[in-house]
Amino acid sequence: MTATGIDLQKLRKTFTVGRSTITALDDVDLTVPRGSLISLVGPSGCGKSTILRILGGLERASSGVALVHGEDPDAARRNRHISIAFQDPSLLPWRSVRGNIELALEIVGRPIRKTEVDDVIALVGLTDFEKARPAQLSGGMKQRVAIARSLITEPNVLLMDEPFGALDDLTRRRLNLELMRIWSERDITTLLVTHSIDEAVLLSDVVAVMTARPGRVHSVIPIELERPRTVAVMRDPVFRSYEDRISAILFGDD
Ligand SMILES: Nc1ncnc2c1ncn2[C@@H]1O[C@H](COP(=O)(O)OP(=O)(O)OP(=O)(O)O)[C@@H](O)[C@H]1O
Repeated sequence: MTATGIDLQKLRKTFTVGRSTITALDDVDLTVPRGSLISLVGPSGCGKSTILRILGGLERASSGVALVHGEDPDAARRNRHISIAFQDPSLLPWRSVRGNIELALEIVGRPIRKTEVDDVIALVGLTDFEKARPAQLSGGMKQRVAIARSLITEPNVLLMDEPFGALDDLTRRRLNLELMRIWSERDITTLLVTHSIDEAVLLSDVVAVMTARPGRVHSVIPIELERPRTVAVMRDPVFRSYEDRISAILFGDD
């Protein structure tokens, strides 16, 4: 049996705002094997980021179980087994590409091994820019630095919240392909929150489609398209049928 990468059982999360209680997640079950790439799609406010934040140890579930590689998210965060990348790459402007990546090691007090940093810089395709400052980089390059910074600590699990949301379509698609290559080389369990149905289908082993009020997983759809995938797969009728199926759930024709 394949070991579990992400495991959510009867997950519930409520927030109290003034006198009212918001049920952000109710009865969420989701299990994916280690090394999978899973995307969460769903309408705004359905609880995608809340799931990511619970898995990242940034928020606690009100009840239920959340495990990453069999570990409680709090412990996984303390043990640096999780990395999180957000839409805003949040780079330090006065540090170089290399300096920003090394920061992740400095924060956790790990020794900086030059070859490991070199490897991760090469992995994200920034070898010629390692001395550049963030102001000298494009949006896509900044996001590559953020991904490299997430990978340098060698996490088991990478959590990404709309990492390409602020990029133009072409750059986004390029980084989609890059992410698939990086993911296949590093074999990290990856959870991606995205608003883009085609991005989810292109990248994922599994797409979890959520619905709102309260946030629930409506369907878990395995994407059985061969890997490695290129943008050409997006013209495949099977690809289109996955998109149609997900749209039908999200737009209520299902
Ligand atoms: N800290 C908080 N305090 C109160 N309510 C919150 C908090 N965080 C999230 N919520 C509520 O929980 C629900 C789910 O929010 P969440 O950000 O997880 O949704 P989402 O699916 O990621 O949305 P989007 O796609 O717009 O980013 C929303 O109703 C939101 O208002």
